[in-house]
Amino acid sequence: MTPFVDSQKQRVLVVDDEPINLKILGQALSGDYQVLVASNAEQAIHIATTQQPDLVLLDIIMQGMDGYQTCRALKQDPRTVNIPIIFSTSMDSEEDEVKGLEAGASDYITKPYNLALVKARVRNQMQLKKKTDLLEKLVSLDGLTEIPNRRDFEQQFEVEWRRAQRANNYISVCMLDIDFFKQFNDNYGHGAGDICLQRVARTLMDNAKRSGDLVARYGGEEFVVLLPEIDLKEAKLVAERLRESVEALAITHQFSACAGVVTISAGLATCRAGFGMNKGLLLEEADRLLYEAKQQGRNRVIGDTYSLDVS
Ligand SMILES: Nc1nc2c(ncn2[C@@H]2O[C@H](COP(=O)(O)OP(=O)(O)OP(=O)(O)O)[C@@H](O)[C@H]2O)c(=O)[nH]1
Repeated sequence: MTPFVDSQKQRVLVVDDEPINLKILGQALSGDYQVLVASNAEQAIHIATTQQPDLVLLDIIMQGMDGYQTCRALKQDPRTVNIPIIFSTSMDSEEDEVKGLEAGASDYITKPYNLALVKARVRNQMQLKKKTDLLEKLVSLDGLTEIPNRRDFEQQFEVEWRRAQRANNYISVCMLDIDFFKQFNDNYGHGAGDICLQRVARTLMDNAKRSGDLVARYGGEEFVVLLPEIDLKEAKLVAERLRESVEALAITHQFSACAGVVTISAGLATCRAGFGMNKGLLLEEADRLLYEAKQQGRNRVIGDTYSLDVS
């Protein structure tokens, strides 16, 4: 039988190397939350990274990596930095508490457990997490187009860049810019310009949907698309599909010198995110290639591989 999973329930990861503690906390919390368990630091980090719980209840004294080290590792990884951590420990001196809070924990509970207190502290952190998540979502979206904004792109770029570096994998950045958009605004009005931006944003989102792909409004009439795990050849196919999809919207633009409809130009830079590569330079390269696409007549994609000059 498939176990019933309430997707609305927030998730707490309980980390302890004593099975009895996992059992006590699991039983106390499973009525209100989905409970995940880990019996060592490595397991905890893996689950936190891949399953993104809303809270971690972390034991301090464990075999191998202890709770302080685990806490620091979670706080250093952009994928887990925003997950609150409550330390659970029998160490109850004030210095221990300070050390825990300094390592990045949000709160502290002591053993033996007072379960009413544990539940109350967990509830507080969960309520805060809900609010933080909502705010995070709001500040990550562009107000006009309702797609991710530049801030969100920068955060995701960091995450995907690190992932690509670990796997020595390809990653591509595509900068896109609407052609002759000033003329569009000047002739059809700013309101029509806004609607045009919304429609372009929507079609870009619809055409870059693989997991890990990210379309964001970079600013003004400029968009950026992040394409992890594919080489230049595949990335060019995606970029070309994006360009065609905008042209296919057939938004009349009589004042464009390159087509009778709204079009975009794109600069696509791809690299293997290995040793010595730099994500800022990859972005600059995409921007340079976008400039080249504009120079060469617009409504086109120019792509290249960014590599280290080792000569
Ligand atoms: N309607 C609307 N226009 C915007 C927005 N943000 C930027 N723009 C306009 O986008 C236009 C960008 O113009 P330019 O940078 O000169 O570029 P362009 O006319 O597209 O020319 P090329 O990029 O060289 O093809 C300006 O007129 C801005 O006012 C927005 O949120 N809404």
